[in-house]
Amino acid sequence: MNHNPSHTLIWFRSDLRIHDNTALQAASVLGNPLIACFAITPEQWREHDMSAIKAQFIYNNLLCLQQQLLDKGIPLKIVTVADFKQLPAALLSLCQSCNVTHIFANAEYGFNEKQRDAECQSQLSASAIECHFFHDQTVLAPGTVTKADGSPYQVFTPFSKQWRRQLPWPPGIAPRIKTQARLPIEPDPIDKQHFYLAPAPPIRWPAGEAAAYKQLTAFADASLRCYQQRRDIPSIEGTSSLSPYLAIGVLSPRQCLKVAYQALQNISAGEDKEIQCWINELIWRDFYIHILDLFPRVSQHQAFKAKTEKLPWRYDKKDFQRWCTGQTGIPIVDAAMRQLLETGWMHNRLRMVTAMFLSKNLLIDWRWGERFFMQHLIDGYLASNNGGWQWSASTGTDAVPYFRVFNPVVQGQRFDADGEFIRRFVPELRHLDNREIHQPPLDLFSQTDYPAPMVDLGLSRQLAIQHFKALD
Ligand SMILES: Cc1cc2nc3c(=O)[nH]c(=O)nc-3n(C[C@H](O)[C@H](O)[C@H](O)COP(=O)(O)OP(=O)(O)OC[C@H]3O[C@@H](n4cnc5c(N)ncnc54)[C@H](O)[C@@H]3O)c2cc1C
Repeated sequence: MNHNPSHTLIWFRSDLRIHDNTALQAASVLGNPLIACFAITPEQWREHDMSAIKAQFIYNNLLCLQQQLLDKGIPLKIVTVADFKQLPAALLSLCQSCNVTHIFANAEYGFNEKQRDAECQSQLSASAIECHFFHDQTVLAPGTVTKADGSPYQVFTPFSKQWRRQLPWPPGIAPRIKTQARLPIEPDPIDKQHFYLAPAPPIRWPAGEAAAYKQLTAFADASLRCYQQRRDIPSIEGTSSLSPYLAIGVLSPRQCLKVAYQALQNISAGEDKEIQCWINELIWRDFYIHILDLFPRVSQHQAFKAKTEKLPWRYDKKDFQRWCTGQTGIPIVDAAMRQLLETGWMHNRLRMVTAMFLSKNLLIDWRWGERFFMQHLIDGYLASNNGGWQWSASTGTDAVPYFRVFNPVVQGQRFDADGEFIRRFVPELRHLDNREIHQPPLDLFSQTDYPAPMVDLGLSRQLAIQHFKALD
C-alpha cells in the first residue's frame, strides 16, 4: 500500500481566493490530495515596484486564504526566495518533500511572469512533475477574442462588441471545491516582515473573500443602477472600489459580471445603460490584459506606438517631485496626488487627469508616472496601469488622440463643481469659494504655502500637440 500518495500543488499568485478559481477547481477535479503554496519574492516585488500598501494587503488576504484552505483540509506552504529566478529550484524541493506530481496555477501575463512559468515548467518536467497553467484573470481568455482573420483587436470598441458576442450569457462561475480529509502536512507560518516593504497608509479595504463579495453586492444594491451618472464624481463613492480585490484576485471578474447579470434581471427604465457602462469597465480590464499578453513590449517599458519614443520627453526631477507630492499649483491635480499618497487609491477620472497633466503639460516621460503609481497604488495592476498610462500619454493602443488634452481646471470645475474633493485633500484651499477653489487668486500664493501653477496650461498644451504633430 502506498502511504504517500501523489499530491497536486496549487500555486496561488494573483488569485487569492478559493471560489471561482479555475486552477484550484481543475486541481480538485484531478482527484489527488491538494497542497497549496504561495511564493514570497521580495526582490522581485521591489523590481516590479510593488507598493508597500499592496504588499500589506496581500499579507492580510493571505492570512484569510490560509484559514479558508485549512477549513477545506488543504495546507498552505510558503516558499520564500529573493526573485523569480530561484523559484524552479525552490518549488522542486517542495514538490520532492511532499511527493507532488502536478502543479496547477493560473496564468499571469507580464513578461517576467511568463518567463518564470516557462522556466518552472521546463525544469520541473525534467523531474516528472507536470505544470498546468489556466486562464483565469479575465472573463474571456487572452487570444480568444479576435477579428475574423484571427488577428487581435487593437481598438477597444470592436473588441468590446466581439467580447459581448462571445460571452456566455448568463456568465458562469466555477463550482465550489470539495473539502478533503485534512492532510498530515503542516501549514507554514507567514512571516509578516517580508510584506512590510516600507511604511504604508492605513488600508480601508477589509481582507478576505467574504469582505470583497460583501462590497460587490453592496455596490450592486446601492450604486450600480446609477453608475454612469455618478462614476466621474470623485467626492462620492460612485464606483465600486473593488480594484484592490480584483488586482490580487480576491474577487474574480466573472463574479462581478454575474452580479451585474443578476442586476440586469430586475431593472427599471434607464437602468440598463448604467449597468452596461460598468460591464464596459470590466471589458476594459480584459482588453488591457489581452494587450499585455499579445504585445509583450508593453510590459518591457516600451510604448505601444513605437514612433512616440521619439518625443522629447523631459526628465526633470524637480518638476516630477512637485507632481508626486501634490504641489503643482493646479488644485484638482494636487488633490488627486494627495489622495493617492494618503489612501493608496485614486479615482479613475483623476488618474486620467493627473497622468495627462504629467505626460502632456509637463511632457515628462509617462514611464516615470506609471512607476510612481505602481509604487503607491493598493490596486497596482500591470495591465491596467500600463494601459491607463499609455492611453493618457497617447502612446498606447486606442489611446486618447494627442490633441485631446484635458484642461485640469475645467475637469475640476466639471467633476468637482463645489470643490468638495479638493477641500478634502488640499486644506490650504478650504476657505476658498466654489469658483476660486479651482483657480486660486494670485494673492493666495504669497499668503500661504500653496504654490502658484507650475506651468501655463494653454502654452504647455500647445507645445505638447506640436511635438506629437511633428511625429506624423
Ligand atoms: C493612468 C491610469 C492608471 C491606472 N492604473 C490602474 C491600476 O494600476 N490598477 C487598476 O486596477 N486599474 C487602474 N486603472 C483603471 C481604473 O482607474 C481603476 O481600475 C478604477 O479607478 C478602480 O476603481 P473601481 O474599482 O471603483 O472601478 P469601477 O469603476 O467600479 O470598475 C470596476 C472594475 O473594472 C476595472 N476597470 C475600471 N476602469 C478600468 C480601466 N480604465 N481600465 C482597466 N480596468 C478598469 C477595475 O478592475 C475596476 O475595479 C488606471 C487608470 C488610469 C487612467
